[in-house]
Amino acid sequence: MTSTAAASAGSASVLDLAPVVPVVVVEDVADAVPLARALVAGGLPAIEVTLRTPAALDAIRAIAAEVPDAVVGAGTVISPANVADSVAAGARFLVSPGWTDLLLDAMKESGVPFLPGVSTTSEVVALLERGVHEMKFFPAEAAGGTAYLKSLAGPLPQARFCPTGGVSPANAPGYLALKNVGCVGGSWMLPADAIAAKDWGRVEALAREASALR
Ligand SMILES: O=C(O)C(=O)C[C@H](O)[C@H](O)COP(=O)(O)O
Repeated sequence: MTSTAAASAGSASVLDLAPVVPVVVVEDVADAVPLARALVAGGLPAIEVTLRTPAALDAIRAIAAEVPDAVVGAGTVISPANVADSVAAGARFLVSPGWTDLLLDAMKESGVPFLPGVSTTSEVVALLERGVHEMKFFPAEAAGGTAYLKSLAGPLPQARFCPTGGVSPANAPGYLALKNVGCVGGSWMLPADAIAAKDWGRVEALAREASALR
């Protein structure tokens, strides 16, 4: 792992782990370790494994055990049970597409850094009210993109974001240039055909390009 990512993994900030956080959907647990190694080799050590597939928790467990240079987290965390399962599997951060009081309480109690998802101003204000200043902006492009986040920076400068959803190599630099953006999330470095072909060299090359975006 880069020593920066290793050092920050225990801190309260997910946004400062890496400029780009790959969002991974693992269908076959056998892909988890080679995929994570390719991302780390390409310079993307913070990896969000979404809880969208039955293989997800085993994938988190395998990456946590076998890829020490990765900082593996769980995505699509939408319930207290998801929080507990993710932390038990070794997730070092948690990301949700949206949040409720129940989910936020569980995330706060988990002991690991977390990013609750928001897409409206009121959700941002509600999180600030709960003492949470770092959040995922989802679905970033559909919810207003860079123009929306720029507009929030005036009235709500205390909020910092990880925009995710429709982020690409073309629009990522625009997000990363905003003062209220710490990192971006995205799946573009993990094309479905590359994963199906187990083409880890291609994943590594795409990760390397992504890690150079900032
Ligand atoms: O699964 C979740 O918890 C999500 O919130 C969705 C993901 O963050 C996006 O699906 C990634 O978006 P793309 O980069 O456009 O593929």
